[in-house]
Amino acid sequence: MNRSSAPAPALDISGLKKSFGKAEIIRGIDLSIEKGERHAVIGPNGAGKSTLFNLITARFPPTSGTVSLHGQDLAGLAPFQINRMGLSRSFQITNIFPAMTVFENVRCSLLWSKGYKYSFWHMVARSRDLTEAADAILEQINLTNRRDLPAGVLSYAEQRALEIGITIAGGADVIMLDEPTAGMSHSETDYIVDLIRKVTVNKTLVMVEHDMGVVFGLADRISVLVYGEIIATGKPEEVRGNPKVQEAYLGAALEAEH
Ligand SMILES: Nc1ncnc2c1ncn2[C@@H]1O[C@H](COP(=O)(O)OP(=O)(O)OP(=O)(O)O)[C@@H](O)[C@H]1O
Repeated sequence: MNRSSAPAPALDISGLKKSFGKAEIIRGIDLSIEKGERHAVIGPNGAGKSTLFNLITARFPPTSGTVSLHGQDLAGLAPFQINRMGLSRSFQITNIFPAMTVFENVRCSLLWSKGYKYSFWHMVARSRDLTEAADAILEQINLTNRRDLPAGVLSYAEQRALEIGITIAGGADVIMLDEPTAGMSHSETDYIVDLIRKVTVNKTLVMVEHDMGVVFGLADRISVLVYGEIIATGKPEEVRGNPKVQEAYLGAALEAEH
């Protein structure tokens, strides 16, 4: 296919493989995620979803294959360089500084993502901009009324919202969320789903998620990863109706919801 005239996808993964010792965990993944798409990666435990995230964000080098962000090959780049190219991820485990205030957590992330040096004059000059930007993020994630509390006293769902705020703080246009609703009640999940929808408008979202209600409610397209391979990619209704997916994963996952 001649793709020269088409805009580069937000993420383009080609022939991606990863082995740990003799175990081949990612066994040849090809996946293109368009700009502005909300994409969910689902699959059974141990299928390789976190490993795939770690390969995309360069926490692990691939054994072979390539990952491109907006058409640029990420080979050899460090995670912080990829972050500054516009890709930001959250982790399964909340990654906030509990003793710092909610505001400071966001502000710190802004500082880091912009690559500001801890030079005093630099800081003074940027200070007002940063404060305004951090407050705008707090507004977006509905935590303005928690601004000056230590992050550690927030409820679990609020901490996950803060984590999302930290992830989007640097203005990344590709956001990767690893199980954003794990361990949440139904109402907390609804709250976080609304929030994710809001903060990813006009951005590209790639998420790993086990809650099928969240996946089918949020994703434009879904990829099903089983034993290190994508067995199907498509719109939610296509994936839901795919017999291979039903057999390998979805039947059991949807049953588990009830
Ligand atoms: N650093 C590592 N060294 C060796 N094996 C690893 C490493 N990281 C992951 N694995 C193995 O790779 C496989 C896939 O793990 P991974 O965490 O990517 O799966 P997952 O789909 O994210 O699972 P879950 O849904 O349970 O989070 C597992 O068998 C795991 O033990």
